[in-house]
Amino acid sequence: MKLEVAGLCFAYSKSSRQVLNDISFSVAEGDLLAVLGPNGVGKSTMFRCILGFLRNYQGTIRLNGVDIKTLDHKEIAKHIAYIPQSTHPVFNYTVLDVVLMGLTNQVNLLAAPNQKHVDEAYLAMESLGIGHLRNAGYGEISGGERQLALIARALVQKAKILIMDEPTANLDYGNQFRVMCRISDLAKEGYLIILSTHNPDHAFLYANRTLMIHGGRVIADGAPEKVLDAQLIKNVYGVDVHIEDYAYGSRRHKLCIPIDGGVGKHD
Ligand SMILES: Nc1ncnc2c1ncn2[C@@H]1O[C@H](COP(=O)(O)OP(=O)(O)OP(=O)(O)O)[C@@H](O)[C@H]1O
Repeated sequence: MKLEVAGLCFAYSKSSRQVLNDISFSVAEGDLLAVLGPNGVGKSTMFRCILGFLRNYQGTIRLNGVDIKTLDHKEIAKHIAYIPQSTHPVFNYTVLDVVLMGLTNQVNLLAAPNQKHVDEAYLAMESLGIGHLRNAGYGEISGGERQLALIARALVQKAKILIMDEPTANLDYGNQFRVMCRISDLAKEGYLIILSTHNPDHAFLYANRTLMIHGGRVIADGAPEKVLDAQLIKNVYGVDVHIEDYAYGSRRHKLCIPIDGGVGKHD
């Protein structure tokens, strides 16, 4: 499984500014790519291009060597699943109902799902530790549990590329940790994961690749510990940080610590 983005440029209209400006990167099976960049730099826009929602871009996006523009939405959905930010639902479906919606590109859900489908959905929920919530109302579970339900929905879709828009947005500290650990496990199982986050530590702790987008361009691409440094964080976010080496047992990684509150002193 390989996804290659080359020279991607996009503007929402002819008269509006170029949101994406020559974005190039490629990722493969087992990669967990953390896409960083300030609000409004175009992370979600880039995801919409990759997912085939936006097609009037320049450049190419190749899925296993095939230009994604030649694939219809159903074909893309066989390979790529999108996990949006979890929002509070309007209708109170059960968690199982929501997870079963991931099957829409494989079966006609206007017919009742059969036992095989229900078992598949249940297995996906179990693998994410939310099997016990199958009959709970989707509107009555926590934000972290809802995010895991959306990931379970993507797993039953059987796509091997998972694109996640800020999977930890609005989650408390514990749920951020639980959700990111599950995502990291999925990458170890061979899924190709691309997620956006506003926290550089998510890149340090869980990702093997990071992409920093700023001004519509990729300004850093590589292993987080190699490409994310204090000067880059300062340039992009205007925050003074110290990048600390951290060791706990056999674990070694870096962490981003704001200096003196991080802002104000040097601006
Ligand atoms: N449907 C749209 N029509 C016109 N402009 C849009 C549309 N969606 C997004 N934009 C603009 O495109 C730019 C990039 O937005 P996008 O949502 O991709 O950024 P982002 O990096 O995901 O931001 P955030 O981190 O805040 O979620 C912004 O200036 C935004 O206002």
